[in-house]
Amino acid sequence: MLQQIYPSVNHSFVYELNKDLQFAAAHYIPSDLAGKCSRIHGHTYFMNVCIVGDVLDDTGFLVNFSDLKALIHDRFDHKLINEDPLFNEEQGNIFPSTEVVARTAWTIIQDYLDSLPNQPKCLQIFLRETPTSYVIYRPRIGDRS
Ligand SMILES: Nc1nc2c(c(=O)[nH]1)N=C([C@H](O)[C@H](O)COP(=O)(O)OP(=O)(O)OP(=O)(O)O)CN2
Ligand SMILES: [Zn+2]
Repeated sequence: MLQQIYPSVNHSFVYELNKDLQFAAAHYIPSDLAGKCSRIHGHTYFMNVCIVGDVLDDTGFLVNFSDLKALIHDRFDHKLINEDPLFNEEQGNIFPSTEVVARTAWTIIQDYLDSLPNQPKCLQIFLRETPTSYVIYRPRIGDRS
């Protein structure tokens, strides 16, 4: 699944960086409506992070690939995603569905990018949960300036 070509995003930035990540994690959707997914089960998640910008840093990086891996892989690999404080059991909008994990990954990454002087932007998170299921999260223009 790594080295797959992902749906591209139109933009006019000079640089586009893509980082593939994978992590093994367990989750459950705490709702009777989720059927079998309401029980704890595991996936090997595959994620592609798409980042753009016009300015490189002093090392010639838009953002260090290894920093992206640290933000996502180190946080979720071999974890029960539901136990992460960014998710909870009260609101469906923050249950760890593929959609919400993708959106949350975008928030984690964009918060980090906002701290960098060259101000890169994360345009898209592609998150595959199973061989037959994936989600793309693309923030609306203006979600973060
Ligand atoms: N919109 C969503 N639907 C479902 C999600 C989700 O995150 N968003 N999650 C699940 C389950 O957690 C499950 O991990 C994935 O379900 P599914 O794709 O149905 O998995 P299968 O292996 O059974 O799929 P097959 O195509 O039959 O192999 C469910 N729904
Ligand atoms: Zn699942």
